[in-house]
Amino acid sequence: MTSPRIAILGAGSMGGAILRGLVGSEVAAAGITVTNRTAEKARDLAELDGVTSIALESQPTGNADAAATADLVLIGVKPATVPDLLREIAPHLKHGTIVVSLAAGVTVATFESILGADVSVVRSMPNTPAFVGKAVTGIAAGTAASSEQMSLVRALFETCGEVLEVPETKIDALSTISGSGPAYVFLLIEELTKAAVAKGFTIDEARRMVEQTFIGATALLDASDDDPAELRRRVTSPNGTTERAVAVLQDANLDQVFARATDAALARARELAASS
Ligand SMILES: NC(=O)C1=CN([C@@H]2O[C@H](COP(=O)(O)OP(=O)(O)OC[C@H]3O[C@@H](n4cnc5c(N)ncnc54)[C@H](OP(=O)(O)O)[C@@H]3O)[C@@H](O)[C@H]2O)C=CC1
Ligand SMILES: O=C(O)[C@@H]1CCC=N1
Repeated sequence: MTSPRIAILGAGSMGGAILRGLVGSEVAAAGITVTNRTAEKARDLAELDGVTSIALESQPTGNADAAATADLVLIGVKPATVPDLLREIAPHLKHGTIVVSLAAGVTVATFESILGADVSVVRSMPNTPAFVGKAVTGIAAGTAASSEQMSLVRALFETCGEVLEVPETKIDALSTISGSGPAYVFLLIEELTKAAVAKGFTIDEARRMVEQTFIGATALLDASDDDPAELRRRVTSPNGTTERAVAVLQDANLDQVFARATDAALARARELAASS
């Protein structure tokens, strides 16, 4: 199957970002139906090419309607509401439809216990740079997902960036790195911007300096064969100014801070799993 009919049930920050990658791609040539609760959100997505956008407030059966005709259904609602949505669509799924989770924490076992073990389930963990085709997405096969179905799911997420296939046991850990990772980067940008403002720059100047530095540094990394440590070394003149700043950052035990932060995210994923 090269062009499945795709449904994204819950196309908010994450589902909407994936939608932007999918629009116009070969994988989505048979069309995409998206659902959201509000008409306001549905209206914006309706303008995208090849997209049928349903607002549940005006079409309450929208999830079941979209699921009934889809070959591939992405579940893009918040983790706590995933079980209810699965119960809503389960009676309507066609034989052979693939159900792909975007949800943090919710396990394949939860999906299969509601949908039935014969339904092909794939757990994924994308990130919001999908919006600009620069995501990295982890995918993990459920019990019934065939290698052909995994190839299709891989092709779908490759419209949004890179894909890593991992066992389900690693998806929560992957989520703490790349799923949440864009938030860590934006936090660093926010904090460096505050430091620039404190040094007397206007907010506009500070934002230009900091944002272009992150964009430039990551573009350099992208274009380079060298690793980040080597690229850092080229900025850090021996006995120069950067060396002093980096020493302060390293004194803050960033390695431990990141270990603690990602451990906290992992613990939350386990809480979400236990409550779904
Ligand atoms: N944001 C991220 O960076 C990432 C998120 N995820 C996962 O993606 C999922 C969605 O998160 P996120 O996109 O951030 O959340 P959002 O709140 O931005 O998106 C959820 C969307 O679901 C819609 N919705 C709510 N209830 C229903 C329903 N019953 N049927 C159909 N649509 C519904 C909402 O519509 P409306 O606004 O109109 O109510 C909203 O647009 C979560 O499970 C999260 O774990 C995974 C990786 C990264
Ligand atoms: O914060 C969350 O729960 C989701 C999963 C990874 C990124 N956002």
